[in-house]
Amino acid sequence: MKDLIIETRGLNYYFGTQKVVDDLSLKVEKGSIYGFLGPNGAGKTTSIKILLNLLQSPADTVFLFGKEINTNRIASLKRLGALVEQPAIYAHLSGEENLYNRCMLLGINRKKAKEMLQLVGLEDAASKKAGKYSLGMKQRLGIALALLSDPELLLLDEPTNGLDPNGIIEIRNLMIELATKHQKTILVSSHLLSEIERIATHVGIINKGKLLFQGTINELHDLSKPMIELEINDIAKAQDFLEKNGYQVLGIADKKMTLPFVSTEECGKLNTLLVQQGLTVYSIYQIRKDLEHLFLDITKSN
Ligand SMILES: Nc1ncnc2c1ncn2[C@@H]1O[C@H](COP(=O)(O)OP(=O)(O)OP(=O)(O)O)[C@@H](O)[C@H]1O
Repeated sequence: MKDLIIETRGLNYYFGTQKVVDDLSLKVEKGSIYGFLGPNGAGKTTSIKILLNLLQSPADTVFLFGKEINTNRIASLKRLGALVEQPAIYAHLSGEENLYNRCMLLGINRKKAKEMLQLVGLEDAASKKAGKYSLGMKQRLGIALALLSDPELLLLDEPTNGLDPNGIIEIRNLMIELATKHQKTILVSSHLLSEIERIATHVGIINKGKLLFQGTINELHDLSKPMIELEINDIAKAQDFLEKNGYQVLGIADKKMTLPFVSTEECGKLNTLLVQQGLTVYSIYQIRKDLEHLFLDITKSN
C-alpha cells in the first residue's frame, strides 16, 4: 500500500449522547481521489471537521501524513487545504482581492493569487465582486483559497452541492486536474454516488457514522458484476452438487441462489447439469445491480 495521507483508527465521536462517528477507520492513500460517500446525516461533515481538528478527536485515532493530529496540529494543518460548508468569502471584494487578502494573511507572494485564479478558471472574473459570483464560481474561489498555500491534501465537503450541471462538470474536471497534474491527494464528500463514481480512485461509504465499504473504485464495481439467479426445488442439494463441481455459490436468499455470471452458454450448461441431478429448475436468469442500487442497498440495509 502507498503512504497513507489520512488514517483514522477506530474513531468514535459523540454529540452529547448521539454517536455520530462509529469505529471509523479511513485509509486515504497518497495521490488518490477518495470519494467519501453517504446519505444526509451520515457523519461526513463531522468526520471532515475532525480531520481538520475543528472537532477534537480522542488521542491516537486520527493521523495525517503519518502523524497524530492532536500532537502535530499546526504542522499537519499547514499541509492541507479545505472547503467545508460555505467558503469564507468577502462579498464586497473581487475574487482577486479575496485571494490577495488571504495571501497577506498567510505571508504568501501575491503572484500565487493569479496562478490560482487561472487554475480554477476564474481569471476572466478576477475583478468581479465575489458577492456577484454564481454558486459554482464561489465554490471555485473557495477551492482557490484552499489551494493558496499549495497544500498536499485537499478536503472538500460536498463541493458540487447546489451547482447546475455545468458547475458540477467544472468542479469535477478541476478535481481531476488537481490530482493528476498537481499531485494533490483529495478527499471529497458527496451524497451522490454518480458524482463520485466518475472521478474517484477510491471510495468510502459511510452511514450512521459507520464505514460500510472502503476500497478502490474497481473493487466497488466488482460488487455490481453480473450474477445468475437460480430458483430450484431443492436448494441445499443444488448447492452441495455445484460446490463439489467447482462452482462458486455467492449467496442464498429467499430460496434463490446466486452465482457469478460467466456466459449465456454457461447458464444453459448449468441448467442441464442440475436437471441431470434430478433437480427442478424453476427459473434461471441474469441479474445485475447498477452501482446506484448497490449504494442504496449498502446504505439502506444498515
Ligand atoms: N453541532 C452539532 N450538534 C449536534 N448534532 C450534530 C451537530 N452537527 C451534526 N450533528 C448531527 O450529527 C449527525 C451527522 O451529521 P453530519 O453533518 O456529519 O452528516 P453529513 O453526512 O455531513 O450529512 P449531510 O450530507 O446532510 O451534510 C447528524 O445526525 C446531525 O444531526
